[in-house]
Amino acid sequence: MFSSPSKIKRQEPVFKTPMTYSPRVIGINGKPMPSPSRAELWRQQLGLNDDPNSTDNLSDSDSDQENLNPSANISLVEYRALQRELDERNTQRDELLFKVKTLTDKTKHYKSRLEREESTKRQHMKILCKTQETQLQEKENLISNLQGLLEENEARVQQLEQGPVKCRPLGDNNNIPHTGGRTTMRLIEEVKRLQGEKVDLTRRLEEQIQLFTVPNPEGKEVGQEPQGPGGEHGLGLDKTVTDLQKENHDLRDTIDRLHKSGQSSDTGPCTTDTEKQVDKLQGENDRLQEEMTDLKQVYSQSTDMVKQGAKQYQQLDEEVSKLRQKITTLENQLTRKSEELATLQNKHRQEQTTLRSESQATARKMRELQAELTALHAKEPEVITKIKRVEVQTESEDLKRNYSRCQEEKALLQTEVEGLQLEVTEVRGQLQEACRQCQEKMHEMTRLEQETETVTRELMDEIDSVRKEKEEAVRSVRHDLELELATLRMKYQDVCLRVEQLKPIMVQLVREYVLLQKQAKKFPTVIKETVSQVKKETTRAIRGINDYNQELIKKYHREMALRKKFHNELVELKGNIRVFCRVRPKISEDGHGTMSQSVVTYDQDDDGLIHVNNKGRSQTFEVDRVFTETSTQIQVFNEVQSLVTSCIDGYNVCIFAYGQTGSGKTYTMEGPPDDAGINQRALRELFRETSSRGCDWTYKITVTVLEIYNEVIRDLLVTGDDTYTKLDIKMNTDGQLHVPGLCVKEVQSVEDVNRVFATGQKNRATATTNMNEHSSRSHALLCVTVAGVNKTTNVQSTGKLNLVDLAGSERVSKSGADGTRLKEAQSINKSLSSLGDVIHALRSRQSHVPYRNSRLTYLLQDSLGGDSKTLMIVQVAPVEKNQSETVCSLNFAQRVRTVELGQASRRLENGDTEGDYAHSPMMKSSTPSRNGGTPSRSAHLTPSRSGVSTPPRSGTTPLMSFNRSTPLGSASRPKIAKVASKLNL
Ligand SMILES: Nc1ncnc2c1ncn2[C@@H]1O[C@H](COP(=O)(O)OP(=O)(O)OP(=O)(O)O)[C@@H](O)[C@H]1O
Repeated sequence: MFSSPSKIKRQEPVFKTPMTYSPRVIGINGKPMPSPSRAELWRQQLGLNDDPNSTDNLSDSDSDQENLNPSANISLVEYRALQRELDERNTQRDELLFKVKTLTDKTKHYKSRLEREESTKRQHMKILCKTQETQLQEKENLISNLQGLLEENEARVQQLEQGPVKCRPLGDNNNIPHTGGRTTMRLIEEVKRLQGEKVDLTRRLEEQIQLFTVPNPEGKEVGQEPQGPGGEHGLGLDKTVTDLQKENHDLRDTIDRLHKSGQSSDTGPCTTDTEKQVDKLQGENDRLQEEMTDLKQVYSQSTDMVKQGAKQYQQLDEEVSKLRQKITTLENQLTRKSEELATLQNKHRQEQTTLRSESQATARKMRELQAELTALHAKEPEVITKIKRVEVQTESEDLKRNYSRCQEEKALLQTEVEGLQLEVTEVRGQLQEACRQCQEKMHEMTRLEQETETVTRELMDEIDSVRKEKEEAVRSVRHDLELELATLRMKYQDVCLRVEQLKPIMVQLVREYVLLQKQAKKFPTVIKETVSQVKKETTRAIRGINDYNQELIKKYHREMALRKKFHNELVELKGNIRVFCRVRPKISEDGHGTMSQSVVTYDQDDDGLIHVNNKGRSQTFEVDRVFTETSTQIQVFNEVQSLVTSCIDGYNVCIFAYGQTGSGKTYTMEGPPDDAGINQRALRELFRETSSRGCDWTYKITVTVLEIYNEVIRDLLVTGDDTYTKLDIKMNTDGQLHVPGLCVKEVQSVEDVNRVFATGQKNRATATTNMNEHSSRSHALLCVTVAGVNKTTNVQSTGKLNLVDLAGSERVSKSGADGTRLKEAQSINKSLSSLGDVIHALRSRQSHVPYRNSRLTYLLQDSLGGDSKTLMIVQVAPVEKNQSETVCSLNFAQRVRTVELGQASRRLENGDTEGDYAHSPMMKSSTPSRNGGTPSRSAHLTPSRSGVSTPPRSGTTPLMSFNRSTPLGSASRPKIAKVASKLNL
């Protein structure tokens, strides 16, 4: 489309300067003006200059023209200026065109170079891929070959290992020592050679690695490199693999030779060397295998890298194709613009040509006219003279005609000249328009040129950046490969080192293994012997333990029987009256604040001590057993269980719950439905015990339930109108007490017991408006009679169990209580005092026990004396507001437990007491000292363990202090002494 710059230079200017036509003014005021040189000037200007001296003529004529016609002179100046300008423009335009051409050529050049590069790269890539594929294939083949060879080697090594076994005995061949020596020498040489090869191989491998690590000094363009990093790497691997293959071949040969020599020598001395050699070869073989594995890894890594490189190249390729598209678009634009420019140029040229031909025609015509005019001018004077002469002389018609014709012609010519002048003006306008268009085109071309420059610059930048990216990618890949190679090299060295280190360990292990194998062969026999020995010993030991266990069980049974016996005797020794204390937990009724603080603490080491914080000082009380707030119903019952069951043996037992209202008496005796108290548990235990003795004894259990309220006995099992019948206590002729009309129920099961309890509860509730208040003002009694007959001996036994929930023991202020309350209080005091009196009388062995002082004691007469057993559970509340009542209850408990044995005092049937008992808290209920005052007996108290206040004992032994007076009788004393001697007391 575009010719080369040199060609353009040789060409003619595209735009040719149009000729400027300035009409000639013939004369001023109609006078003819001679201008002979004008025609020549025009001829010269219009390119029709035949005369070489025309320049001189032009200057002359110019000067003439300047003198003759100023307007023509201006046109010429303008024309020259325009011509100069046009020339300049033409030059500029040509320069621009040349620049455009140069740029287009450059673009073409770059484009072709880019295409060339791309095609080269593509070819390189194809070659690389093909090379890689071929190399991969070759390597795979090599690996498989090597594996085959290795397997062969291994097989041969195994054969060689088996070789010495096949060796013939030493004496078979006399030449053997000589052959063996030679073979050994040869083997040593082989080993040396192999070691040398190994060193050589290692060196070559290192060289290969160094080759990889050495940077490319030539700094070639990556696209022009004959092989990429993958290819170089692949070549190194190739070499290594070839070396390995060669080495393996050598090894194979060596093994063959060894095999042959081993077979040919068959000597004793050579066996050891051959084994060594075999070991070494095996080691070499292992090493080769490891190297093979490493190479495989390297190979797979390099394949990955090549893949990565191909991927990166693909990305670059995509970018290049994008750029190419961009370049193509820009080129298309450029081509379009150039075509437009060429069209415009052609048009301009055509117009110029047309104008030139028109001006030439006009000029010719003008020249002709001018010539005619000149001829006419030349003839003019003659004609004028002639006309004048003719006019003067004779006016010839012909001349006139000619003159007129001439005049017409002149007018015509003048019109023509004017037309031509107009045309010239028009042409000038067109020329100016063309110049303007040309200028516009020039501007456009400048813009296009700038655009082309920008695009070219951008292209160059992009090409640079792409190249840089490519170089960077190649550099990074190379760097990664170098790192990988360095790591692999280190790993290889490490592995070699480890193999070297492991070799002696391996030998040692093999030796140990052989040793162990020998031992393992012997092991089953040893195990068998050991097991049989251990079995015998174990059987012997088990037999001994069994014997010992039997003996222990016998001893245990004996001890248990003794313990039971001693326990019963101990209970008897204790005087058959024991005192427990139970502290109920805090309840919602205790409220909040300081008055609901606990004042009770316990002794960690002694479960018979309880401390009460009494107005800032701690007061300690001693009882047989203290049950804390956390003690359960089961724990309490476990302690009383022996007492309960002793009634089956014919004892009369009495268990009282004593304490102020709300201290937990009913809870302990009856208990809530889901956690039964002593009553129910005692009956269940009786059923269980009687049924366990069922083979020897027949038992009958009967119960009566009654209450004593205001010293009136009421049967709680009777129904209907008899509910409110007052009962009385009578004595039989045989001295036995009984309550006529009292309902006695036989119970045979727990269900019967529950029914009886329910009836009793119901009767008690219907008789009162406020059950709680009533219960705290009356004593509730559950009397259980267990009558047994021995099936064999027909011996009869009758025991009684009295479970008594006493009325509240709190003090009633004289001023605060009146009417019914006062009567109730007096009745309660009376019965409780009587109880205290009876207990005291029993413990102090008084001759008279005041049972008849109250209904309660009278009713329980047969269970409170003689051989009966009594337990008093003192219930206390732990909080501050009940502190004084708690102290009173505990004082009473302590007195009951530790009444001083002294001189028996006589006590009257009317309730008067003698001696110490007159000061008991029970009796003080009606005296001012009872109201929180210190018990009057405190003067007799002496400190006992841990500061516990205990009354002074008599001079008798402590053992004797538990003895009872009359009720127990003198018969019990030898018994006590007997038990004491058994207990080593
Ligand atoms: N060991 C305990 N564990 C849980 N709650 C108890 C315990 N002892 C007593 N209580 C609770 O204390 C409250 C008073 O107990 P309880 O009625 O047995 O006293 P009480 O001395 O029999 O009174 P009253 O003389 O009026 O018959 C009851 O709500 C009871 O449930």
